[in-house]
Amino acid sequence: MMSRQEVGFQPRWDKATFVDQLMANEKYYHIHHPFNVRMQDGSLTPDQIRGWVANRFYYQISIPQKDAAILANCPDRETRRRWLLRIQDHDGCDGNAGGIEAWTRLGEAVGIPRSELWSLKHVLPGVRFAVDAYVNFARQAPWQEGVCSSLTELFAPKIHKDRLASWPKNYPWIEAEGLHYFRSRIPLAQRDVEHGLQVTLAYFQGREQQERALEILRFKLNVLWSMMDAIDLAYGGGNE
Ligand SMILES: O=C(O)c1cc(C(=O)O)c2c(n1)C(=O)C(=O)c1cc(C(=O)O)[nH]c1-2
Repeated sequence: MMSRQEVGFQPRWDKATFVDQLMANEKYYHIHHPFNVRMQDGSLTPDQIRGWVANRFYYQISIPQKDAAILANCPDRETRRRWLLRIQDHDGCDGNAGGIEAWTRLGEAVGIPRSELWSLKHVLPGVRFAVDAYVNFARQAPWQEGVCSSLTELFAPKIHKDRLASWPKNYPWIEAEGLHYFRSRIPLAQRDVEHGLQVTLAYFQGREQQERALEILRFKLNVLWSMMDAIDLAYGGGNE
């Protein structure tokens, strides 16, 4: 008789190992993309920064639609209550102008007028494809897989902190007030991943399922990486 090993049986990871496996994907995060590395070390020109801000805006305005798709697929009231906060974080609600507005201020701080940013005229085809793939994934996948795909936020606080630490000295021409978006996201990303991990650990139980979660995370990492590739190609960050 064949042993379990020979038929490909793999034992499920315990929670700590599963989380370690998710965290190990940090090496694919767009923080390591050459364009981001140059943004961080201060070598981008104002036009290159503007190109990134104008294109990332498409991600910002799509996130609430992505979150609404997850909400629409989720039959659990308790989860919906918590998930709704994500939409409000970005769209705003009473007393909170929201993340999309904060990104608009960032746009103004780098020299992109509001109407130009909102026209989406600078959004590149590759960025559109990547972001739309993320929204479509959330529409079509089981809601728990949609939740899992948001787990790139595990790695986001560091990228926001890096920008807050380096932009004022590297890009003094950007008004400091424009960096508010990055500051605002640090506690929100931490809250989001706590919930995202809770759902992921509860849903992806067997080893095959756990491996599926890693695949979903990789898909999302690739969305972010592809956005950077498209931006890098168009704005020439790598060609100097
Ligand atoms: O600036 C970044 O590099 C970055 C990355 C990510 C991410 O890792 O998906 C998000 C954000 N920012 C962000 O600001 C944000 O609100 C956000 C929501 C989500 C998500 O998947 O639901 N990711 C991210």
